[in-house]
Amino acid sequence: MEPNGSSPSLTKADENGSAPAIIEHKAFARIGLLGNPSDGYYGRTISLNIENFWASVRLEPSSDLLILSHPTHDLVKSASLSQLVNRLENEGYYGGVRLLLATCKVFTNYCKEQGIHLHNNNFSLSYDTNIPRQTGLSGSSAIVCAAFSCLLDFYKVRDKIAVEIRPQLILNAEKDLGIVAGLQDRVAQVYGGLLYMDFNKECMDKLGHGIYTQLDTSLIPPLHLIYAENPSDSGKVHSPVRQRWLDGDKFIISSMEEVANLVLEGKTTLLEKDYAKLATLMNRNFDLRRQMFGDAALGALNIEMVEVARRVGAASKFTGSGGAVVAFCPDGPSQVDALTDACKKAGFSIVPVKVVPSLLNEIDIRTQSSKVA
Ligand SMILES: Nc1ncnc2c1ncn2[C@@H]1O[C@H](COP(=O)(O)OP(=O)(O)O)[C@@H](O)[C@H]1O
Ligand SMILES: O=C(O)[C@H]1O[C@H](OP(=O)(O)O)[C@H](O)[C@@H](O)[C@@H]1O
Ligand SMILES: [Mg+2]
Repeated sequence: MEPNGSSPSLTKADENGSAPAIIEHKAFARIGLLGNPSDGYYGRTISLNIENFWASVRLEPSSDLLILSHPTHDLVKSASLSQLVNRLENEGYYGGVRLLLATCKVFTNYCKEQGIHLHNNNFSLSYDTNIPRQTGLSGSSAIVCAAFSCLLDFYKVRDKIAVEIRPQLILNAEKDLGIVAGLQDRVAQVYGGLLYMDFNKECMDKLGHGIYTQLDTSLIPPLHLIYAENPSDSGKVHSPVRQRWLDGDKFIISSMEEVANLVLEGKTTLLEKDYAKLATLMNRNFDLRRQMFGDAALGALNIEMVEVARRVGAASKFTGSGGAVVAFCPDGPSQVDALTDACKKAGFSIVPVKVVPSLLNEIDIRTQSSKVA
């Protein structure tokens, strides 16, 4: 798969050139630059979508309704029994099929509730992805988001489901599977670009969504993504902290608030291009996560990725729940070289971050209840 610039969709006409026959959508990996994981706790984040990795979903009209498994990501095909067991031990039992199933369910039920008519034609749905699996780059929601977009176009209802509602529906698909997560991934993947997100309780309760503001992507300094093949289930990492928060644990509640407050400062910092301050905020963000989740839950290898960057003076934090790290080198190119060397020695992959521009098309923009959102 090759990225097709800012447009994540590819719609092929049928033989007589009329109705679209095949619909394909991409959704890109996301980096939580500041504030995550407070998105799941009425907090705030600044997040971006990156071109480096993406998932794609393909919808083809078909007489039966088919949800197709992926030959490698769904573990239906392995080189040997020992390879199968090894992958089950590292990645768990599940692949993307359950995400496609849940997307169909949530989409259909929402349309029913809202009185949105869906025609009776069938389709087959298949997916592919190059997002490093379960590494906190939103690989799961990328599959859901791309599938959701295919359904919007197949049923021609893109104009009927507001952009700001879509991230919650995409999250509901994962919630239906028991995956504990917040909204930031889905917001970034629906909107594209660089986003400031405010999930304050009042707004969430009243509107059912947060306030999402697209920021100029040129405000982002050069960033690097560090990752390793070390899959972990984000839902499992999140569950104990979520439970403590629900139980009223004062430390978790105040730390989550502090993480969310970093974003207020972070927004000003970005707008003023005060990148030295940005570095401090990124580091503080990870330190707070470490205190809340504990080293055992975060994993030694994931912590080492953060430490490798810090040893050369770079700022670093998790992009998501663990497995990948976003690093910023305030001292410029020589520090980037030192970081690249250090990552190579430690066996970690490192790539410069390429930001995806806004993904909203004309129809999407018209669905927004407020142009500011
Ligand atoms: N690359 C992938 N291919 C297939 N399914 C995936 C992939 N990544 C995630 N999933 C599915 O999503 C679930 C949740 O994954 P998660 O830990 O949230 O990954 P990520 O950090 O990439 O979002 C997994 O248990 C699996 O069912
Ligand atoms: O912990 C985080 O920062 C994020 O974890 C999940 O993302 P993932 O890419 O699956 O690790 C979760 O979905 C996000 O809402 C959290 O902010
Ligand atoms: Mg996920």
